[in-house]
Amino acid sequence: MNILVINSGSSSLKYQLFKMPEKAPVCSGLAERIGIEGSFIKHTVYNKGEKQSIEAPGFVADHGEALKQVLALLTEGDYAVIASPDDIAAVGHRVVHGGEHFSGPTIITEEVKHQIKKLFSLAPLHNPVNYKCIEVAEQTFVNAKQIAVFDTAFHQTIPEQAYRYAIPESYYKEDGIRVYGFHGTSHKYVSEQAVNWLGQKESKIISVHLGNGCSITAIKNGKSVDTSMGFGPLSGLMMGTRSGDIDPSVIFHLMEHSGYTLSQLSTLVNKQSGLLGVGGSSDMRDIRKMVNEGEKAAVLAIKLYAYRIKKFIGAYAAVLNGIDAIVFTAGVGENDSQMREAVCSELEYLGIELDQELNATYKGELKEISAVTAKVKILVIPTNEEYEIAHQCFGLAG
Ligand SMILES: Nc1ncnc2c1ncn2[C@@H]1O[C@H](COP(=O)(O)OP(=O)(O)O)[C@@H](O)[C@H]1O
Ligand SMILES: CC(=O)OP(=O)(O)O
Ligand SMILES: [Mg+2]
Repeated sequence: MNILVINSGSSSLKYQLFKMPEKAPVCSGLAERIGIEGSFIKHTVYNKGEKQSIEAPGFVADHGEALKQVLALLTEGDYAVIASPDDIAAVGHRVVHGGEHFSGPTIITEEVKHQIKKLFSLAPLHNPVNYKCIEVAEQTFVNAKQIAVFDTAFHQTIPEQAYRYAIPESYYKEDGIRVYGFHGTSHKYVSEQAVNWLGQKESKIISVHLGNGCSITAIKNGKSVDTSMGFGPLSGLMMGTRSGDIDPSVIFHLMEHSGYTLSQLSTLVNKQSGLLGVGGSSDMRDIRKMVNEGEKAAVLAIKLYAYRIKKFIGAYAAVLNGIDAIVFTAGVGENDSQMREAVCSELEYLGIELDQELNATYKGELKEISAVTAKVKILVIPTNEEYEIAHQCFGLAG
């Protein structure tokens, strides 16, 4: 049976086709830098242990267009992997916001789509795109089951003291205003690998997901107990275009004194802030180039970004009463050794110490990069949300 997984993030669309139950990848790929200059699609086909890739440059304006191009790559030309759309038994969709409705993989019905739509305003960079991908997949793979796996699901174990905001209870009871948390599929996947790697019965793990969206999660004995994103995927760490934590007084001030509308404010904190707002690009690779060229704004952006992560590590060390392992993952976490170094510097008090050489030369698979003298293991673990989604969908796909 073939399961196609579609993972649309805020700046990218990733996909993988798995042969199940073997969990063998048939092909994978990604469209990156969607909507900004330099976008491209990379498509890789796996054949008996061999990998063949093609890169198709060209402006990819939005996720709908990206998915249409991906579907053409799957079915047409030299790198096609299926003869007909009917060769796909199920399509697993990453859906970012599931609210309180969903705690596991869910067959997509009209009612489920309605719920996803109701959450558009809470995850404006994600749920509309996830919805669009569901519609394109429904039209293309008419006989396949469409299944949603929600970013929020893994965080359903967060205790009340961490998921409630300090506002009157009626806002929670009547309007569902609480912390939901995101990137759950990624935090689950990497923390399970870390638990296996540690090989101990009890574990205290901090998982640091640094992609275009960024979040950090405290995980005790395999369960999420706190996370930096909240009601929507906007709070906590500084991100590609999102501000992360900001005092709500700033919002009131801009409304009252500068006449900002709701939509202008949403655009400001969702699309014009973070690395883009402070440093001039949402993409960490661009920021690194600018730093090398001596651009002060880019240097500041990196400092703010690392500082926030460090603060949360301190907070979660307290929440967990100790740390066995810190895991770095996603685009920046896996690829930017300087960021890992900046985050881990001057944390010896907590037993956090990097091996500079292992950190600088890291590439590829799960690896420990902490110094031999460190109390806390520092791991880099490539996330694989697609694999986790396929695994979760399999039970419903038959
Ligand atoms: N080699 C690299 N060095 C630094 N940053 C990188 C590198 N490769 C990717 N990134 C960064 O990773 C981020 C995208 O991460 P990703 O997990 O793919 O995002 P998302 O899934 O949220 O769209 C971008 O900021 C990109 O610049
Ligand atoms: C929830 C979220 O921010 O996702 P991404 O990092 O893929 O944009
Ligand atoms: Mg992502």
